[in-house]
Amino acid sequence: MSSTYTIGIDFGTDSVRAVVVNTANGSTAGAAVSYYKRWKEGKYCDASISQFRQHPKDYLESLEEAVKGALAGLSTEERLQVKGISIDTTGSTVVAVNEEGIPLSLLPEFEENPHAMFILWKDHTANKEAEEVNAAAAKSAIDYTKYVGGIYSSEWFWAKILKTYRTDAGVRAAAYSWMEHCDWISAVLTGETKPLEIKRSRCAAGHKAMWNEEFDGLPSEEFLTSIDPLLGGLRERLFQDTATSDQVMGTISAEWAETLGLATGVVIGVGAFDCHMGAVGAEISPYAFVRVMGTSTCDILIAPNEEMKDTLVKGICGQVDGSVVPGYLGMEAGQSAYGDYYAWFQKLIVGPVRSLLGEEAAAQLEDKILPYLSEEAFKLPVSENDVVATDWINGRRTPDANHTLKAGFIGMNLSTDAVKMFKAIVEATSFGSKAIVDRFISQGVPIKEVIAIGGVAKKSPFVMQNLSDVLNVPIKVATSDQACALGAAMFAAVAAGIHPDVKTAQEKMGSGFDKEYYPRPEYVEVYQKLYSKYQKLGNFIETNA
Ligand SMILES: Nc1ncnc2c1ncn2[C@@H]1O[C@H](COP(=O)(O)OP(=O)(O)O)[C@@H](O)[C@H]1O
Ligand SMILES: O=C(CO)[C@H](O)[C@H](O)COP(=O)(O)O
Repeated sequence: MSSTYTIGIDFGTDSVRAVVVNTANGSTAGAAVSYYKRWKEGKYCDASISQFRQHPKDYLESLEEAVKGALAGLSTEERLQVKGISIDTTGSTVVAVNEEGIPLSLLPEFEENPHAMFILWKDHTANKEAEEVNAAAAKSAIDYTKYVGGIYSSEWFWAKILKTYRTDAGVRAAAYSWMEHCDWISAVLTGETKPLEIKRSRCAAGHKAMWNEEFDGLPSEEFLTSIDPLLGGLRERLFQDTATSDQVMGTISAEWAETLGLATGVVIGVGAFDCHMGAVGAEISPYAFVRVMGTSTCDILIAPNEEMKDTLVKGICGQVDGSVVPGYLGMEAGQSAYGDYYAWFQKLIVGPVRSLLGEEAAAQLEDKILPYLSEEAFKLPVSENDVVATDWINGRRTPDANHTLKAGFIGMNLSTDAVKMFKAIVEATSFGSKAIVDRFISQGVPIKEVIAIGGVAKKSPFVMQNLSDVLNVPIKVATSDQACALGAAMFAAVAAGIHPDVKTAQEKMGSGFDKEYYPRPEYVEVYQKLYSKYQKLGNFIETNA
């Protein structure tokens, strides 16, 4: 019998990655990456006001390029054995669409309007609106925030919609509905994008839009208009039900089948967020804590629903039945900047070089600077008098979302150089991780093991060793370089009926673990002291800055 394949597609912050996976044994038949062109040029973004927008054309062009690249090495016969495609994306990354489900920025009149584009997860322009959602929730008879950690975030659905409605009357008038990236791009491949026709991701709706069966779906019209009457009428143009990612969104449209060189009849699965599919790719099991360590971190944990019945974990990004693995409660937490904090420091150093010495010198430095800083910082001794920083360079996602918080450093003197600063930045990201782990444990959710995936987990032994020292637990790193895309391929195999459930797909297609970091006992005590300084600095910033 010939092999069958599925394609997993992972839309990250900067690029999309596609992998073609053999469904019998998980081996990779092809893989490719495509970087978003307009995003790379810095278009439609303004970091000074935390505005980060992505054009749907970037997604469409990169989708085609990455999938074609991943399929390039397959024969015609092998291509015809591709049976399913599933997609994960970042989120909450939302866009205003017309009645046909076309993002407004794909229409000529809104083509260059950032408010008509996808509002990326890390866009924090809606801080005020998030506060208003929280204020309305505090007054409401039903606490709609109870399954999203008790605090609504500016990274999420309703806050972003309200901010857009207040900012741009033209977009408001033309917006029939709104979609998450993972719903829209999966729908695009089926050729049916009408907002009221498509299936919506349980993962996206539950973690970001306060959808829950207990509320009969989305928050009530009364609640939404209590935040602002501008939200009136939108609820009925969104969705009532949601679907888990083992379900089928549709089959590939004839047009996309031809473009990609695939057979008609390829099943398109229901989409989800990157970290949720990534956790499946990393072979998550109950109470394993999977950290997706890239631009940001997303931490995912699943538990049997019946064991978590009365537990509400405060200050995380939600707990949703079936958001990761159908039949289990999926919990999410994370840090808004992880690798992005390192990238910020890289830019700080490379920026003047670019201005003074030109692009070539800057590009050389850019390639070398993070490995150099990591190598040198690894050699430094650790003392309780070292520089301490917070990890809130893009606000705090968890525990207890607050995107108005900033990063801060203490303990510098004239001997503080770039390497020492970098060490403090890496330690800050580890301390932020510890705060999350401690929160889960203190709220009654045990953690049986820690698994890491993502660019940082694969590229930086320094960061990973530091995290293990600070958390004082071993950390396993998954073998796959593309665990999120692999997880998506596993979901595609379930949606296409090749494997009966997620667990079987994990057993057949999982790639295992290739590295484990162990805490070094000699660092545990000093990191406890430094962590306590981190907490004091954090309290100071939170109450004074
Ligand atoms: N050598 C390195 N050490 C630490 N971080 C790194 C290194 N190289 C790249 N990174 C970080 O990895 C992040 C990208 O992670 P990746 O998982 O590839 O992408 P995404 O978050 O878009 O899915 C960037 O923020 C970058 O700063
Ligand atoms: O918050 C998210 C999911 O809930 C984002 O998708 C995520 O943080 C962005 O992922 P990455 O850092 O891998 O680009």
